[in-house]
Amino acid sequence: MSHHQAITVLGGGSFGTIIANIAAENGHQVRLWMRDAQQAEEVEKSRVNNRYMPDYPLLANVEACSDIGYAVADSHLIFMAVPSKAFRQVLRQIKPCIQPEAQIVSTTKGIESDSFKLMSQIMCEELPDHPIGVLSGPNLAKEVARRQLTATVIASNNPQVRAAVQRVLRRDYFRIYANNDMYGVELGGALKNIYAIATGMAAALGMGENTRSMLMTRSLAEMSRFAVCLGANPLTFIGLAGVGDLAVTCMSPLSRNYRVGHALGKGGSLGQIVEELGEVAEGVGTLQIVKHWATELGVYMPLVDGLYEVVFNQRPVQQVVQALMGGEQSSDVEFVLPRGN
Ligand SMILES: NC(=O)C1=CN([C@@H]2O[C@H](COP(=O)(O)OP(=O)(O)OC[C@H]3O[C@@H](n4cnc5c(N)ncnc54)[C@H](OP(=O)(O)O)[C@@H]3O)[C@@H](O)[C@H]2O)C=CC1
Ligand SMILES: O=C(CO)COP(=O)(O)O
Repeated sequence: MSHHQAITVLGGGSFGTIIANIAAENGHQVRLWMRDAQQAEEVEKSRVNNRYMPDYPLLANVEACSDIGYAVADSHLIFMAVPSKAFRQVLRQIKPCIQPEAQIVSTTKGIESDSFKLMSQIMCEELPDHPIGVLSGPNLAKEVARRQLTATVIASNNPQVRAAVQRVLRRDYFRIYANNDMYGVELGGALKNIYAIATGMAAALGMGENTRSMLMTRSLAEMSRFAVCLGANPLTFIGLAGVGDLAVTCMSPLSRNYRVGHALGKGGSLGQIVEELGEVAEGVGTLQIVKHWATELGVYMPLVDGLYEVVFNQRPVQQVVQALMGGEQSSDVEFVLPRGN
C-alpha cells in the first residue's frame, strides 16, 4: 500500500508554496490553492510562483488551483497558509466540502482582531469535529526554499496529527519536533513578530548588539508572561517556537516584520511601508491586538506599550527609550511570573 496521500495547502504566498513543495518532495500529491485564478494558472504553467517565491521550481506533483472545493475534495491533511485576517473566512469556505476526518493544520502566525482569538481557537469554533494542529518555528520561507537546515514544531493534542505532519513534511534539511502546547507554540509565532519590528527599528537607528540582545531577552520575558497568562506552558518559550523564532525574526532582514521596523526607524510612514512590502507583516496588526488584550488582562508589557506609542501615536522613539530605560528596575529572572509575584 502506498503511503503517499493527497495533501492540500490553502494560500499560495511564500510559506504555502514551500510547504506544498516539501510535501511533494516526499512524494505526496499536493493541491496548492490560491484565490486568484490567473495567478494559479500562471504558477501551474510556469511551475514557479513568481510573485512570492521566484527561483524555486515546483515539483510536477504540486498542482496550483483556484477552485477551493476541488483543492480540498480528496485531502485528509489540509495546511492553512493564509494571513490571519483571512483565516476564518477560508475555513468557512471549506467547511461544506472537506472530508469528515480531514486534519487541519495552521501555519499562520497571527491573532484575530476584535475577538482576540488564536488560529487554533478559530479552527475549534468553525470545524469542531476535526483534528487540528499548529505548525510554527524559525522558518524564514526564503531559507527553507534554499534548503538551509531548518527545524519546526508541530503542536497538537492529537498524536495522529503530530505524526501525520512529521511524516508528510520531514526532509533531510527540515526537521519536525512535536509539542502538545498549541497555545504556546502559536503565541510564540504570533508575538515574536511584534518584537522583530522593534529590533528592526533599533538597527535602523544605529543601536548596537548589546541593545538588540537586551531587547530580545526582555521580549522573551514579556511574551512568555503574556502567553502563560493565557494558559501556555512556559517551557515552550525556550524551544524552537519561542526563543528560536524570536531570534531568527529579530535578527534577519529576510523577515518582513523586521523590515517594517527598519523602514519605520528610517522615518518611513507605516501605510506606505506596508504597501510597498507587498507581503504580509502580521506584527503590525498583532501589536494593536496585544496592546489592547494585555491591558484587558492586566499583563505588564512595557515593550508592547512603548512600540505601540511609536508606531501608532507617533511618539518620538527617544522619549519611549528614556521611559523604558528609566523604569523601575526589576529582577532579571522575573521571567514568566506576573509583576509583583
Ligand atoms: N513567509 C514566511 O517566512 C513565513 C510565514 N508564516 C506565516 O504564514 C502566513 C502566510 O504568510 P506568507 O505566506 O508569508 O504571506 P504572503 O504575503 O507571502 O502571501 C499571502 C498569501 O495569502 C493570500 N491571501 C491573502 N488574503 C487572502 C484572502 N482573503 N483569502 C485567500 N487568500 C488570501 C495571498 O493571496 P494574493 O496573492 O491573492 O494576495 C497570498 O497567496 C502568515 O501568517 C505568516 O506569518 C509562517 C512561517 C514563515
Ligand atoms: O515567521 C517567520 C520566520 O519564522 C517569518 O517572519 P516574517 O513574517 O517577519 O517574514
